[in-house]
Amino acid sequence: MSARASWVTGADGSGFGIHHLPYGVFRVGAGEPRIGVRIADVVLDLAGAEAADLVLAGGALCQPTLNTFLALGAPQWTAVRQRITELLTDPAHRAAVEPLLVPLDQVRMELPFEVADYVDFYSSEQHASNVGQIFRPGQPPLLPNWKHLPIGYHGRAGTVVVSGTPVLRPQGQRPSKDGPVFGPSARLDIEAEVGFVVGVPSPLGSRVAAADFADHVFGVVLVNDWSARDIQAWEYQPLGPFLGKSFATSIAAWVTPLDALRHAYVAAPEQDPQVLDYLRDEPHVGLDLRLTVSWNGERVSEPPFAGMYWTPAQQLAHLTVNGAALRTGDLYASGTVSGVRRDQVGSFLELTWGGAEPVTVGGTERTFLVDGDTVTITATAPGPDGATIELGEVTGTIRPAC
Ligand SMILES: O=C(O)/C=C/C(=O)CC(=O)CC(=O)O
Ligand SMILES: [Ca+2]
Ligand SMILES: [Mg+2]
Repeated sequence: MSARASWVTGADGSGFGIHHLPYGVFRVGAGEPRIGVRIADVVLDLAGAEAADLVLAGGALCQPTLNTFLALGAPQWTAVRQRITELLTDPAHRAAVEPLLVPLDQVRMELPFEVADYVDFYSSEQHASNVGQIFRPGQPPLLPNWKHLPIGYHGRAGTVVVSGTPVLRPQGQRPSKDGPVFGPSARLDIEAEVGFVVGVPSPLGSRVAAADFADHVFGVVLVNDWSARDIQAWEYQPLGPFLGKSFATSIAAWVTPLDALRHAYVAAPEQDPQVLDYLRDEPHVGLDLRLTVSWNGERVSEPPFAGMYWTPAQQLAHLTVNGAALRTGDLYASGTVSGVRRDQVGSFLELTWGGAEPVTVGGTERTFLVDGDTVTITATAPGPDGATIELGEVTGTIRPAC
């Protein structure tokens, strides 16, 4: 039995119980954005709680984004979380806290933090091998560098949007047998990923060791790295993804603190060949996050994050090994999460093998996204005492190109 139970109705036994407490930014009506923490189907207004001195964070919770709070660092993140836990478990606080609870159906969620830099990795061996075979048939599925460093590219921070934001079908150049043509992408896809949110910055010219991961990274968000495969396939050589992925990247509205994922750590896959010293992480652990991908409400895949080849700590060490600075609000995504089976892949490129093997969704044969389609990614993680944590979902609906 868990030591603590919440007095909030519906919290115990829900994926958003007392052991989770993810942070987000919400508005009520035309009100200003406010920081809140989710429990069950309500949001605790943390701006209100800090204004009433129920929780102390030096004003960091009275800001329009999480960035000031993210910069405070791990001891403060833990202290605030402990205080919120106290407020939501001790019946003595109920009378003061209850008026600060806002039902979820009365709020509109905003982007939880101002995204500084956005990096996307490529850390699923299965995904990389699948894409290699589809994009580069006849060549080895993995490029020679893949097992020596976490491959990544810099994305476009300004086009990261919160879950629920409509996604406009991008236009661009795509190849045809008569040369490139311009128009709406005909191969619009998803990528189910897990994003890591940096809180504590690092100075230019310094490195962050894998061992210091939890001192810098505050938490995780689900990510959908929308990808226009036709634009991508034409533009990506030799410099990597550009306009095929920069038109929109959706993230969940709720940031799950690493503190809530203590029970989700699992041994990461063994690495062979051995990695260079700066990439060694001890313990070599990943997170047991179980993702689901739903296409118009129909579950089409269940990607397992535990099998990712490169860990988030290794990605962080690699990201800074050249002396690149971290900034508060940096977001780095894992790369598409794919497992070994076809019903575990994190993209429709793989699910339909480049569009050659359609799947049935809603009774019709489908390959890539059509206008009006909605894709929702969810995930669960083990919590304490057999409890399950549900990460905030990331969802988006495709709108026609304009
Ligand atoms: O191998 C390629 O050329 C392209 C790979 C991707 O599109 C994958 C990407 O964005 C990284 C990832 O999400 O794993
Ligand atoms: Ca990606
Ligand atoms: Mg993107």
